[in-house]
Amino acid sequence: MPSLTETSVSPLVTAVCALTCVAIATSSFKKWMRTRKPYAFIPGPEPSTMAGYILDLHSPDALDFHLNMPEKHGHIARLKGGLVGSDALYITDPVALNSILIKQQAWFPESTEFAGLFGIIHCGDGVASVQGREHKKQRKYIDTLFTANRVSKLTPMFYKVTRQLQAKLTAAVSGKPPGQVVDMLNYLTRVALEIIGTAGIGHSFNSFDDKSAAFDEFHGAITSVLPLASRLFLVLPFLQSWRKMKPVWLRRILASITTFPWPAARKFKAAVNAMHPIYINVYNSRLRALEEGGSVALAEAAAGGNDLITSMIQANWEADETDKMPDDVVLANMGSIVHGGQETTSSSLARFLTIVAEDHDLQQRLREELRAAKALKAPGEDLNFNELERLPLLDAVVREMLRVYSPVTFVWRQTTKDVMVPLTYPIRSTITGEETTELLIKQGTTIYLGLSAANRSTAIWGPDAAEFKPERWLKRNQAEAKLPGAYSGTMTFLSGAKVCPGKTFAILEMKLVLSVLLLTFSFEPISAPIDWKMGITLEPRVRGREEEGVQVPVRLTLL
Ligand code: HEM
Repeated sequence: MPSLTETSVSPLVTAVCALTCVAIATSSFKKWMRTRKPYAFIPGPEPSTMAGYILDLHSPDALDFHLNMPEKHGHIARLKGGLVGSDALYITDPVALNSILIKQQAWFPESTEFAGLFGIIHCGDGVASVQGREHKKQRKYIDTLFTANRVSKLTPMFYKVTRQLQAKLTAAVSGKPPGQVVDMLNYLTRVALEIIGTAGIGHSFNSFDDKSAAFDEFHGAITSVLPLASRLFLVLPFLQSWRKMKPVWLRRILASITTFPWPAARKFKAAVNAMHPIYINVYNSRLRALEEGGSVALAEAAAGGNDLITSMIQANWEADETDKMPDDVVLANMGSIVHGGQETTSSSLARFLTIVAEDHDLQQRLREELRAAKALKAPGEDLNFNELERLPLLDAVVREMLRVYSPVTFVWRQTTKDVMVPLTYPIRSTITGEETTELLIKQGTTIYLGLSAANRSTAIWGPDAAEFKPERWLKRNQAEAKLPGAYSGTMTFLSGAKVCPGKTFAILEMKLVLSVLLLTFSFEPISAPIDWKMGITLEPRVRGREEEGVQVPVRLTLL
């Protein structure tokens, strides 16, 4: 009897079967590639490793990669996912941004892991970690805190803190030769935390006391928590899903098991634990005041009742049961506000000083504008909110600085269904050469919205887009917004439902601090350049002295 192997298949049948299998496999692979790579026709950068775009996008040296994206690859660029990852999109197209952030924003939420991270950091779901209806409900409270009228009432508090900065810097340079080198980032970090502390949540960190443990601990925690989280991306989805697990003792055990062997996780947990008790103490003290003495006692409890959170607690206390935010949500929103108002503002202020230090003429013109405005006031009287708002050159410089040097480089979103998005700039297919003026963004696609890159696109802003030219704002008609951003048609503060609520607060803070500093000191640059590297916000380091860490040294002379 012939053996089974000898009789089962002839060589011809084997070959046909093999060819059929190859054809099926190729077709399935192509189909898989098509669904995994639906954007193969869109131009985009070649990834530098087989891991795809991730490293190119997030490396400390990635700033040029972002800024050059529209110039090199167009306003919609394909980010290749590499061997195993899926493709993503990098978007700077004005009409597409408008669609994603405003018109069709319901289908473009933040990824649950990213939004959930803020829930973990703030020990509850505040505005930064919720979407849709819940987000809208919370933003109603938050937005009323940040109206121009409300923020203008914080001006005296801002001045009080800024005077402390002025005194501290004066003491640091007086009696010494002109041009003392001072790390301005250190001082501006203190001013930003103290302003958001006192005006935001009615709490002082004693930020100008060199020995303030409260400042060191809180500042260390708030600046390290996001960089630490970026090293935990593997466990974040688990942390997110355990966050609301009951019973609480089981959740605690799981958290301890996960964090114990991992230093970054332990430090992350310690940072969260350093911040949260501050919010709880402030919150409880305001609630006690309300319970014991109503609004009058509350107003006396913190900074004359003017700080933002005290107002939010009062509004929440008075709200209908159905509208009330639970305690953990109020606490998480305290965290969101303090977090949002910290590094973005201090790094912008530091950047501003490097610009005026390099440009003596601009520095002098700004000083003259401020002196002229002060000359109209009674001696010793400060410029108020509206007066600071109306200084044309200061306003133009702040706008241009926030356009060219947006502290937030990009934000990312994920589509929850297939969405057709219209475009300003057509995409030319790399396969057929045909142009398309709309794009189907498939469900589950990760999209990066390039805020800094859109702010510097030459197609949008003209050939001098990358140059710092405040005059463009002096000539410009405010009505001709170039991008759908909430701040003079720039993307710096985003737009739509997730637009930065602290915009007016941040701009007042910047103008006010700069006005006091410019009237007290003159600024000159140090000889070495300062490089701003990608981090959670941008991180400045002196070239050749990178190991000294983030700093912005500037030469100061008392006027
Ligand atoms: C130059 C200063 C600032 C810049 C450039 C800036 C920029 C931004 C951007 C781009 C977002 C959107 C983030 C996203 O959706 O992923 C945002 C959100 C936010 N910002 Fe700001 N911000 C600044 C200052 C402030 C200040 C001073 C505060 C508070 C006093 C603040 C509070 C917030 C909050 C609470 C959110 C979350 C809003 C939400 O999710 O609904 N920001 N900011």
